[in-house]
Amino acid sequence: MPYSVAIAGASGYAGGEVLRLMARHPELEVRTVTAHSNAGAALIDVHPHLRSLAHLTFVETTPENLRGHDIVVLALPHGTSGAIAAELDDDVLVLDCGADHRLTSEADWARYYGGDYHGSWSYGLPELPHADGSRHGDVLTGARRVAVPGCNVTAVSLGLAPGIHAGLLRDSDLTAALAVGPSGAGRALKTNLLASELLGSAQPYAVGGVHRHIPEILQNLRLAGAESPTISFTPVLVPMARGILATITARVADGVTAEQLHAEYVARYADEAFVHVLPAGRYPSTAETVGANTALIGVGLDADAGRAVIIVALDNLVKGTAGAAVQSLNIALGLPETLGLPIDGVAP
Ligand SMILES: NC(=O)C1=CN([C@@H]2O[C@H](COP(=O)(O)OP(=O)(O)OC[C@H]3O[C@@H](n4cnc5c(N)ncnc54)[C@H](OP(=O)(O)O)[C@@H]3O)[C@@H](O)[C@H]2O)C=CC1
Ligand SMILES: CC(=O)N[C@@H](CCC(=O)OP(=O)(O)O)C(=O)O
Repeated sequence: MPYSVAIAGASGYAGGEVLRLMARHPELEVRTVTAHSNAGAALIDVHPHLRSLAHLTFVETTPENLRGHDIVVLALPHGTSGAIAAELDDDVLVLDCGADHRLTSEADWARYYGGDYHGSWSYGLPELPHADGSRHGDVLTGARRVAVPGCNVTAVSLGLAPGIHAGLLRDSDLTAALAVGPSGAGRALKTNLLASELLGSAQPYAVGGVHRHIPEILQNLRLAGAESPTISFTPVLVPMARGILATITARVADGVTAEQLHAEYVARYADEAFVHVLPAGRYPSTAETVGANTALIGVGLDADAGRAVIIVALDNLVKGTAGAAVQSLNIALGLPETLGLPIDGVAP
């Protein structure tokens, strides 16, 4: 018997991608999809690319509609999942793609989000190294509440954590500049971001240390062993439907060589199915990750500047959200971690 699944916010981009992955997952059966303005619509009218799920219709997002399933995925706007999650039974596996349960600090929540704080859940970034050498995925085994990371956070955390963990990178004075596709902002963005404004332009946003992913990145880097990390984080919206290309720099510790740095990243992720370090001198592009649950990492050293340059590419809707949710639920349920998850992307 497959596990039964309900997805809240299934009419959105994140929910739609969870649906796409789950449609091919051998142990899962999506029984209920909920929406807000799209409640009552046929799934196929909202997600015409999901032909195998054409039998489903969106219902209202209520605790009653979500109850009675083994797994509930919440893909709702920030601030709306906390109250709904509190209505679900403790033995149901609940995964929140939004931010409501990511931050362990209530002060950070108040500063960057505001509104009611609902506490933190097990965090869904399995490949993150912990300071004690363990793999973060261990905390997900048997979990019944999982907070799926922010997509930008996943890119930056995977790019910095190994070097910081190994003591090769200084943890202050970090920088991350990200080229990001507009699907990261959800479907709602289209009403105020017309193609005429997006195409042919690159637009910075949340400039000056105000992006809400900053505390989440720092939280992850502390788990990896950073003592007092600081990061300058700047996202730039670019005209590509999906994808994140994070260009990260960090001061290297005295005497660290390019070979040593690269070898550390290769060793750290050698056993990971979804995080791949490219050969020395090679750097990824977003197109190599579209549709796949992979993060690709290029590691280099700018010797004159004394800084590591680490470039991470991933698909914000797969490894950045839906893939991370499925990977985490596989671990939580004791299934093979890679089950139902694509490693290959689509091209061109
Ligand atoms: N897009 C991405 O790359 C990523 C998204 N996430 C997170 O996933 C969550 C969903 O994002 P995304 O799919 O992009 O957003 P979308 O705007 O595409 O989808 C939002 C979903 O929530 C529903 N919804 C809207 N308002 C309400 C409300 N007031 N109450 C209940 N449901 C509502 C919408 O229903 P309807 O369409 O019927 O109005 C829709 O199903 C967010 O928390 C987001 O931050 C996380 C990582 C990456
Ligand atoms: C283009 C764009 O706006 N991208 C979003 C990414 C959102 C994301 O990663 O998810 P959460 O909002 O759940 O954290 C942003 O930078 O805020």
